[in-house]
Amino acid sequence: MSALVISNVHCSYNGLDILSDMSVTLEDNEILCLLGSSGCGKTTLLKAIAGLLPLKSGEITINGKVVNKTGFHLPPEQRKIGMIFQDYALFPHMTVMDNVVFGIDELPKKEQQTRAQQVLDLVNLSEFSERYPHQLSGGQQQRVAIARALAYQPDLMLLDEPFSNIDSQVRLKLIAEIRQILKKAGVSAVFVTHSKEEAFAFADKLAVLDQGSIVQVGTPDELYLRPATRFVADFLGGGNYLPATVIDEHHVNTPLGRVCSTVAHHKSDATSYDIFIRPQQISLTANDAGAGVVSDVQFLGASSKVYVKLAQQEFECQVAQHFTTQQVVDLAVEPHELILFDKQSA
Ligand SMILES: Nc1ncnc2c1ncn2[C@@H]1O[C@H](COP(=O)(O)OP(=O)(O)OP(=O)(O)O)[C@@H](O)[C@H]1O
Repeated sequence: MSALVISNVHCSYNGLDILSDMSVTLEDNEILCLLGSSGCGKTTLLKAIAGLLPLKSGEITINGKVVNKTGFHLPPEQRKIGMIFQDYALFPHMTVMDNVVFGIDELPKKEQQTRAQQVLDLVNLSEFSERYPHQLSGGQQQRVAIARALAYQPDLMLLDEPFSNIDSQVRLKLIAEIRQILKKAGVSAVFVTHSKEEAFAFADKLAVLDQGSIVQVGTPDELYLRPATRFVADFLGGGNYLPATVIDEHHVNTPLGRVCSTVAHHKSDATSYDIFIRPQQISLTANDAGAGVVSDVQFLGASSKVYVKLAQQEFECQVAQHFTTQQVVDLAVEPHELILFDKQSA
């Protein structure tokens, strides 16, 4: 059974349409990330799933149970949803244990304690059960919030920018930890972020949103390797666009020469497209007789961003070797699965 089915959902605020015709399905035990820039409607969709916002039309099903359809709206407290916010939302005057027990206080006392102990073990915080939130780091507080939500045994967990208050040094470690916790607990989750790095690290499935619509849904690598639109390609990494004319199923001609595809691209011969090339797919070789000139270098540690001027265009390249500005270089494109878009109409 699917953990969540969103079908043709429309939402509006004060008569103004915010979400239009959104559809996405989340399987059991899967983590879905809603990814998009500020104001695209991520939080609005999360609120609609939680039941905090009525739908204009469409249907939402959680764990096989319809929670929204025409003329029906199940209240938030009956949806068996756990919510995690970026500010943790812990009660400052309560210990970790009391915070966790808070959501399950209708259970018999003994069961409350057993369940709280289990979830605190799961998030590795048993030894901190008597501490207060201010005596914990941001990452530990977020793990308490996760424990509190899990104690309630939700059918679905919703996480709204859960890592944005966490120091970037420890963020990726916490993301990996929380992903493991959710997987161990067997809980399906939807999480919202505007960061592609967080989305790649946390999600099984990504839905990229733009101006209230879902533009593409798929696994992180599917979307990265095969973006359906320029918007998705740019949002997931950015790169260089250049004209390309198809030679055959595996080759195109570009201003950087012939580029080889590792898989058949199924585009028509002799037709012109725009090829999208990521910075790490271009290799550079120092060559005094080369066609490109390095215009800028950004040192990134393990690699460098190197900007190269060739003809009228500046190319962004990411390479392991060191180059200096004004150096003359040759550019070549490594064989890869090509990304070709129809030419944009002027
Ligand atoms: N209560 C509200 N009343 C009217 N408009 C709203 C309300 N809440 C949000 N909006 C509008 O709805 C749109 C989507 O907002 P939403 O909060 O869903 O975006 P978001 O993708 O989560 O952005 P962010 O990453 O900045 O949190 C925005 O244009 C916003 O201004």
